[in-house]
Amino acid sequence: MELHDNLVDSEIQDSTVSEPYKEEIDQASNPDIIHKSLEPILEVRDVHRSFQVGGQSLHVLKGIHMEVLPRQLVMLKGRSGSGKTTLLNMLGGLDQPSEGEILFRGQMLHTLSDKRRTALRRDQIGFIFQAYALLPLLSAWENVELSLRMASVPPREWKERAAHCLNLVGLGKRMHHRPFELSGGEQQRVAIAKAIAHRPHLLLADEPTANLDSQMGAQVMAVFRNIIETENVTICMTTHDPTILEVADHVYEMVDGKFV
Ligand SMILES: Nc1ncnc2c1ncn2[C@@H]1O[C@H](COP(=O)(O)OP(=O)(O)OP(=O)(O)O)[C@@H](O)[C@H]1O
Repeated sequence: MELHDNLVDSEIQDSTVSEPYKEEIDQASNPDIIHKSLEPILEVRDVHRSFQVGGQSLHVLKGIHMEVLPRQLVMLKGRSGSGKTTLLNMLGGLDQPSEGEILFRGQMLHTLSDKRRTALRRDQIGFIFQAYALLPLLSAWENVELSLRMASVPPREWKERAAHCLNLVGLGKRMHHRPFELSGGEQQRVAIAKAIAHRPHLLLADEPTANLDSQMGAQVMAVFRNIIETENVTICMTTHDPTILEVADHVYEMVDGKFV
């Protein structure tokens, strides 16, 4: 039995597939569309990244190749300083390679204007960080609703979608709690609800379990598995934690800016 089968928190409820994805999933029975859906969501081709530090060039990424397929959970593992966050930032269009190219859903990120890259990031990608990045004076529900307001989501959907996402991460009964009234694991689950609320294709998570004990970390991984199924999302995350690697579809190990 895979680890994630053991991890499901009783609070994490099954959820029906949200309306906009029903059509995509129905279409998936068509063989032509199955073929299409297996095209990578991310392709990384010979990516290098150097930084200028104190007049010297620091070569951090040294020829990265990777491919992420739709609905995969991919992990980047490696020691501190090996370059995981640098790569994750580039996958989300937050930074640009010094050499090489990154394609997101077939589109070369570095050829987009800043404005289009920002719009793509806002509409199609969700981010989760080690520190949960929640607004302390807002309830869980208000935090999620705020992210819907900031994305291009019609106002009539905000209320229901925020509640749906919080149910999905097992916080249906804690929607009106503020962050300080929630445990670290619960706050991270609010951050997940917030990151998926606008229905991104790709979720990028930088050490999402780093501040959590092993049980809470396992709950977060169970939530990730659940949202891949129900929300049709693809997840790429960094980790130091060897106990969660089993949950991944693919693990890339990074040593000194290269995969081994
Ligand atoms: N903007 C920058 N300017 C200069 N150096 C940078 C910059 N960003 C990252 N680095 C350097 O690149 C290297 C890799 O950093 P990165 O944060 O990608 O590592 P990491 O594997 O994510 O580490 P950790 O697990 O500790 O988060 C480090 O030596 C870091 O100091």
